Amino acid sequence: MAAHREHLRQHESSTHDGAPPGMNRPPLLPLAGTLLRLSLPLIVFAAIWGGLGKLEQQAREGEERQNISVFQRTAAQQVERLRSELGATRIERVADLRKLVARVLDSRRDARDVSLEIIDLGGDHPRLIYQDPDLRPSTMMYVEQLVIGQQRWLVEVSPLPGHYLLNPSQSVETLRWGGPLIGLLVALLVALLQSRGRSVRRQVLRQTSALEHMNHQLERSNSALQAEIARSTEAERSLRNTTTLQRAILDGSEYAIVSTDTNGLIELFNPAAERIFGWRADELVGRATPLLFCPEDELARLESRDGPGFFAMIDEARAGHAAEPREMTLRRKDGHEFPASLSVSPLHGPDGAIRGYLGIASDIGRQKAAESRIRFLAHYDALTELPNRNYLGQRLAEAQEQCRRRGEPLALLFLDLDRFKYVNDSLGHHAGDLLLQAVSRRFMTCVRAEDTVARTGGDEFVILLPSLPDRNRAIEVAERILAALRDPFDIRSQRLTISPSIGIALYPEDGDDAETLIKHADAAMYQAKAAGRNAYRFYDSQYARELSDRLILENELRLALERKQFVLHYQPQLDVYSGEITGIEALLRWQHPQHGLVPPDRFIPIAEDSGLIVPIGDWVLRAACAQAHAWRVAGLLDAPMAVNLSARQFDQPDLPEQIASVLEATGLPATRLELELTESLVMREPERSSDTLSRCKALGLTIAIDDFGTGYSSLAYLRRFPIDRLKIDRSFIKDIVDEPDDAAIAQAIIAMAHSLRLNVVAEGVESDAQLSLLRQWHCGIYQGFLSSRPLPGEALTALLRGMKAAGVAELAPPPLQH
Ligand SMILES: Nc1nc2c(ncn2[C@@H]2O[C@@H]3COP(=O)(O)O[C@H]4[C@@H](O)[C@H](n5cnc6c(=O)[nH]c(N)nc65)O[C@@H]4COP(=O)(O)O[C@H]3[C@H]2O)c(=O)[nH]1
Repeated sequence: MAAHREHLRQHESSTHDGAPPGMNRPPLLPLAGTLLRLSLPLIVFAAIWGGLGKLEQQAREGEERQNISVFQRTAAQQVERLRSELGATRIERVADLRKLVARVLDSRRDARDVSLEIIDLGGDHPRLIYQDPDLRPSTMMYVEQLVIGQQRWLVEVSPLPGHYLLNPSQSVETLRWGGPLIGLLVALLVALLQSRGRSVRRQVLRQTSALEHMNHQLERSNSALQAEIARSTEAERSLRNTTTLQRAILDGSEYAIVSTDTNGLIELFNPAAERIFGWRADELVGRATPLLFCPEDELARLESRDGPGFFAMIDEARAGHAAEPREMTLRRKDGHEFPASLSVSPLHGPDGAIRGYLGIASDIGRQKAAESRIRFLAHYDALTELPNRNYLGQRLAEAQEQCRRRGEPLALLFLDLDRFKYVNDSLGHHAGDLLLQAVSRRFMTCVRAEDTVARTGGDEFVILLPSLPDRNRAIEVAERILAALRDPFDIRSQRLTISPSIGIALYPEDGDDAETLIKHADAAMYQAKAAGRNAYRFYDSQYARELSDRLILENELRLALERKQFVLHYQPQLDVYSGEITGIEALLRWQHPQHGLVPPDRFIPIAEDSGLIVPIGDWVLRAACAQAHAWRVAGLLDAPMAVNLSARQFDQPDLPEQIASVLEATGLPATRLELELTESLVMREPERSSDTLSRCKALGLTIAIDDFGTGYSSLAYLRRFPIDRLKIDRSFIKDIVDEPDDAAIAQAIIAMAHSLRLNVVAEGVESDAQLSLLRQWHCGIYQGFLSSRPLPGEALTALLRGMKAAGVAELAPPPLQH
């Protein structure tokens, strides 16, 4: 309000003197303002005064003119009377004349209001004949010439004093005084009106400003009102939403939600509660909890377990606190009891007082089952339900402790099912699983109650035999297990036979901690496998060391390829007669940083077992083809390059495509590549081998059967494969000179090969005598230390260059004479 008054004051002051509020007014401005305000009344005053003055003037002049005219008429009448009375008179003497005139004039003197003067103009000098004593000079004068008795008189008539005076009439007087008066009055009126106008304007301004202010306030309260309306609409909407949400939560909740009044009488029972407890809401509303849902003995149990227990939770809720959910047994309508999680919290009314309780319950039967399953799985294998590696560890630790105390040994049997992978691969994992379950059951029949059979991996089992009287007991169990698996299993209407390899480690002699014992039993198991499977072996530290060396080698082998530690050596194959090089065999070497050049026999079996042979073999193929191509391009040698293939390589379905891409990449023609495959390799799966070999042949490759003779396969049978040559294993060649049997075999092989139109290569020829025999038997090609050891690429390149330079085609020794 004060602000409004200030605003008004400023507004008024700015309206009065034109100066904006807050500015200092110059000192002349109030004066100018006053003058400005007075100017209109002054102008009005002056205008009225001036107007009425003019009117008065005109009236005065009118009256004057009227007086003059009356005076002149009166003067003319006097002159006329003189003329009429004296006109005919002859006057001789001036004195007489004066008398006459005096008589005429004096006789009516009282009746006249003018005075006369008569001047005789007849003489040389004008002569005053007559003059009224009360003649007074006046501005009003009537003069006429009068001829009397032939004398020319000038009659001058003047008004008598007090007559024809210019006294304004009453109305003129009124005008004279009325002008300023009226002007003043009107000016006052104007000033009054002005002041009134100003006051009205001020009033209007004040009212306008007040109205504006009110308007402003109205607007403000209007927008506040709008906001309030919006807020309340929003609140209403949100309330609606909340209500809908609450309804949706209640209806959609998977938890049973039950609300009661303070006496425990049910007010709300949601659909999940109906589902969980089997009651309908309309059956329960108004009935009392908790005995409806909670068996009495359960309440008693909770009481005894938790002290005030369940009721403590209710008490907590009563005290206004939401209680932690508790696990308890609840009862359905049909009497069935189930584990549940229940929480009770207070419901507060608008005044903050507790108006009831809210119970939220869920059936945790599944959760409990899952928990116990998890607990089970933490210790047991899901498939066989045997203890798992974890639990075995615990049992082993306990057993060790017990044995230590009693001074008894214990045995740990590590079992692996031989070729279990084939069952999985050929019959599928489900069959594999069924077999594992069946095997587990049979294992269980072989042990005592205090023994533990655990499954520690895919087809790996560990049997713990605590408190052994002696190691014979371990042997007994191992043999029992071997015997138990001897009978076939019926799995999905298939008869399957499976055998175990068993490694045995004894405590304390083979290790006094669980890890070592398991490791040594595992090593012994490998020994059993190496001994032909379906066997048991006790831990042998010597063997284990070798095994460990092998494992180390395998690990190093994994890195050898990327560390570029492989090299190829090349051994020429020669024509037995001419000594010319007819082919080259690429032989792999491992340039080991510590062990030096490692021969393939030491690492290729490991590479094959671990699958590393596939990338290694690919490298060999590329390197050999590239070398052969380089010799061809250099004009040093144009003979086929023979490369050994292992079973894993040969089993790759896209082997022909891989070879084709290597040939394309290196530029070597297919006719200059020979694949060497062992007899046993192609005989594993004859059909598949035949197919793969045909596809390789189709590329233009040469196929050789390596180590022929070691696999005892029929040559006639072998001929069904698309092969080009046979390589007689060096073990047959070795003694052909001294052993007639070996010689006979070698000779027979060569003869048969010839009959089947196959080339024959004799391997491992070390002496001239051997070569001589081979020539006799018409074996076309030989390979061996006699002509050359396998040489590094650079060495053979140098050799070939030397031969080329010397112009010789044959490699030593010089051809023998027949
Ligand atoms: N005592 C004696 N030995 C001779 C004589 N001439 C050659 N040898 C040896 O006989 C083996 C011939 O190779 P293999 O039968 O294919 O037998 C090869 C082959 O089966 C395998 N191998 C070599 N390189 C590779 C390869 O790159 N891949 C695959 N998968 N296996 C390979 O390793 C085996 C052994 O190869 P190496 O140790 O190089 O042994 C070579 C060679 O050095 C001789 O006059 N006397």
